[in-house]
Amino acid sequence: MKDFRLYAITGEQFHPGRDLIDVMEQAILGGVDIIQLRDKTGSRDEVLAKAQALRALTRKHNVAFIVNDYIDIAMESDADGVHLGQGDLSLAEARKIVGDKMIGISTHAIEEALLAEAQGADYIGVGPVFPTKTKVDVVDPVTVNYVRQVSEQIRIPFVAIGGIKLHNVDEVIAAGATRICAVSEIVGSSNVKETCEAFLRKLERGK
Ligand SMILES: Cc1ncc(COP(=O)(O)OP(=O)(O)O)c(N)n1
Ligand SMILES: Cc1nc(C(=O)O)sc1CCOP(=O)(O)O
Ligand SMILES: [Mg+2]
Repeated sequence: MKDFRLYAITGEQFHPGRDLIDVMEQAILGGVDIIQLRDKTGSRDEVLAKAQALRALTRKHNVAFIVNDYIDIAMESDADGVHLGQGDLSLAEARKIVGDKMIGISTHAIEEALLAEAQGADYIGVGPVFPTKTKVDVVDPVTVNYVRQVSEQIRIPFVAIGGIKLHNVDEVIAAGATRICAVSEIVGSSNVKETCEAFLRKLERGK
C-alpha cells in the first residue's frame, strides 16, 4: 500500500455550484495523496459515474482512490480500496471480495482499533476527534486522547478524522497523528489548493 498523509473525502454539499472533479483536482494539486468518494444520497448509477470520473482523475495524478460504503462500486470502478464502518460487511467478507485492495475501517475506541488491526485492515479511521456536522449518525467526539492511545498501541496506518480544521490540527498532530483526513475544511474552502498546502505544512512541522 502506498502511504499517505493528507486524505480528502468528497462532500458536495460544501461546494454548491462548483464541480466535484474540479474541486478534487484542486485538492490533489494542493498535495492530497488519497481521495475517498463519500456519497450518501445519490442513486447507485450516480455514485458509480462519480467513482469512474474520480478514478480517471486520481489515475492521472497517481493518487490513491477509495470508495466509501459501496464495495461493488469500488470493484467496478477499479478503486484502490473501500472504506467500511463498524456496521458494514465484516473485514473477512470484504477481504474475500477485494483481494489485495485496501480496506479502511472506522474506529471509535481502542478495542475496535485492535480488532481491525488483528483482522487485517490496511488502515483505520480514528474519530470523530472533534464535533462534526458532516456525518449525521456520528458518535460523541473521541477527543485527542483516543488519537494518542492509537498512536501508542496500533502499528498499522491510522488517519485522524472528524471536525479537523486548520485551527485545531496542531493538537491532533501533537497527539501523534501523522495522517489527517478532512471533508468540510478542504472541499468547502474558497481556496482548496491553499488549504491543503497549509495542512501539509503543519504535518511537516509536526514530524
Ligand atoms: C477515513 C474515514 N474514516 C472514517 C469514515 C467513516 O466511515 P463510516 O463509519 O462508514 O461512516 P460514513 O462515512 O459511511 O458515514 C470514513 N468515511 N472515512
Ligand atoms: C465521514 C466521517 N467519519 C467520521 C468518523 O469519526 O468516523 S467523522 C466524519 C466526517 C468528517 O467531516 P469533517 O471533516 O467535515 O468534520
Ligand atoms: Mg460507511
